[in-house]
Amino acid sequence: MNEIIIATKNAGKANEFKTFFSRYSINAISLPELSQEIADIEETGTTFAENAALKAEQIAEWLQKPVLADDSGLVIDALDGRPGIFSARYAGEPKNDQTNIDKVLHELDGIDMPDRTAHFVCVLAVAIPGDATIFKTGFCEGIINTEQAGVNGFGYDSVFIPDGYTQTMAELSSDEKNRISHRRKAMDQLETWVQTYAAN
Ligand SMILES: O=c1[nH]c(=O)c2ncn([C@@H]3O[C@H](COP(=O)(O)OP(=O)(O)OP(=O)(O)O)[C@@H](O)[C@H]3O)c2[nH]1
Ligand SMILES: [Mg+2]
Repeated sequence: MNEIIIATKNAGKANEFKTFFSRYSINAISLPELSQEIADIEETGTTFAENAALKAEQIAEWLQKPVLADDSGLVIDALDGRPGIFSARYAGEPKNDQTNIDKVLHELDGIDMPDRTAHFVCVLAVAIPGDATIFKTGFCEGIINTEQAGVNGFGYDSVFIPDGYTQTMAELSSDEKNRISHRRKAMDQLETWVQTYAAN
């Protein structure tokens, strides 16, 4: 079976990529599954694209193989776009989904539902040794609930209600999330490249 390395240590992301790539019969392998230890890449960029490129290009260079990286996050309008590129570590180190959610809910305290609009962003970078890096972007629009609900997914899923739904992302099945998510939208943009990769 064809393989692709996913430059992530986030198990939630890795599981979603495994599902996406399985329909092309490609085995998506995340960093903790590799036999060699891969050091953390410092995400020093100022945009999702810069951080995705840092992760993909550094690891493609080390492994001399095509590598896909995902840099993603939650952009909340009432918070001037925060947590944005700092979503994973919004409440500080070590990164923790629950303390991040607590901080966001606290900052949105007193803000009514119509003004709690937000979107997830996913930028994918595919780095191929010797080639130009490819970038694809996906979005998922929604609103930040006043309380947590649901146990599926990861990150901020338990407070994010996608447009057109009454439940949070964490109350949806993984199949449903994978139909509408920012990550899915970015993967759709990558379809032509993935088909070519799968055929080789
Ligand atoms: O509720 C969510 N549903 C999602 O679908 C989602 N996608 C991203 N996020 C948030 O954004 C951070 C990414 O930061 P990030 O791209 O640096 O990834 P990360 O540090 O978790 O792992 P890595 O891929 O860098 O190893 C994550 O930790 C989450 O807080 C999500 N939250
Ligand atoms: Mg990260």
